[in-house]
Amino acid sequence: MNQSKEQRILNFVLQNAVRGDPCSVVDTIDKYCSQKEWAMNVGDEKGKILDKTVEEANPSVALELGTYCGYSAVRISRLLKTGARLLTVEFNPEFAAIAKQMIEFAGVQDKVKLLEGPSEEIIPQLKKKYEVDTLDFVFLDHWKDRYTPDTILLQECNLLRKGSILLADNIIFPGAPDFLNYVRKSPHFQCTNYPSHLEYMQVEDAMEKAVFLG
Ligand SMILES: CNc1ncnc2c1ncn2[C@@H]1O[C@H](/C=C/CNC(=O)c2cc(-c3ccc(F)cc3)cc(O)c2O)[C@H](F)[C@H]1O
Ligand SMILES: [Mg+2]
Repeated sequence: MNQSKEQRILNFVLQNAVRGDPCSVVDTIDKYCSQKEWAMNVGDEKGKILDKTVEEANPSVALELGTYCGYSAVRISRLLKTGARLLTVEFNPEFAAIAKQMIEFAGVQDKVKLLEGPSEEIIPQLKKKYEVDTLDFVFLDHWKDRYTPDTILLQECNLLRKGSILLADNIIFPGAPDFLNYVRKSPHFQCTNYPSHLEYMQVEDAMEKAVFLG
């Protein structure tokens, strides 16, 4: 049975990156996906915006929606302070299996908890089952039409506090127009747009930061 693209990305990392070195894992994925096969990792240009936003948030508890191969889970967790943790949600079992191996190879497994299942089911479980009080940082990179319902769900579940930082990928391409509308019109969010480019391409894209005002 021939391999999936995601399996080929993982194999390239296992053979070419430095075990226990998250930066080398991130760089190796970027090398593969820019030179051999495109894949929907946030990439290095938008990754730098992600880095800055994570550093600004300095989160104790961070959430990622849409793990995929684990590129941004490794990228985020490499910046977390001692004792801080990232919960990352992925409902595709093949992708979750790849991401798990990616996270372990990078040596960040003690900081990252991969939750396998749909975000709409996992978000309501975060407080009781995963002992979350509130989220300091949320990275949205899953199906684009789910950004808004999940942002509303996070509020309904009292998972956001004054100053919680949301960062959303793909505001322009593929686009998340209803999310942009929702957070920019809402009195509960202070929004900032970060123009950038689609990963590994010269196509316009952007990220949107939305700070919860309580
Ligand atoms: C809905 N609830 C979910 N719960 C758990 N895991 C989920 C859920 N929904 C999806 N997943 C999981 O999250 C991932 C989904 C990522 C989606 N990302 C994109 O589509 C996406 C697309 C492009 C793109 C750009 C140009 C082009 F020509 C073609 C594509 C670029 C990007 O940066 C993207 O992020 C994963 F696949 C899915 O199982
Ligand atoms: Mg994306």
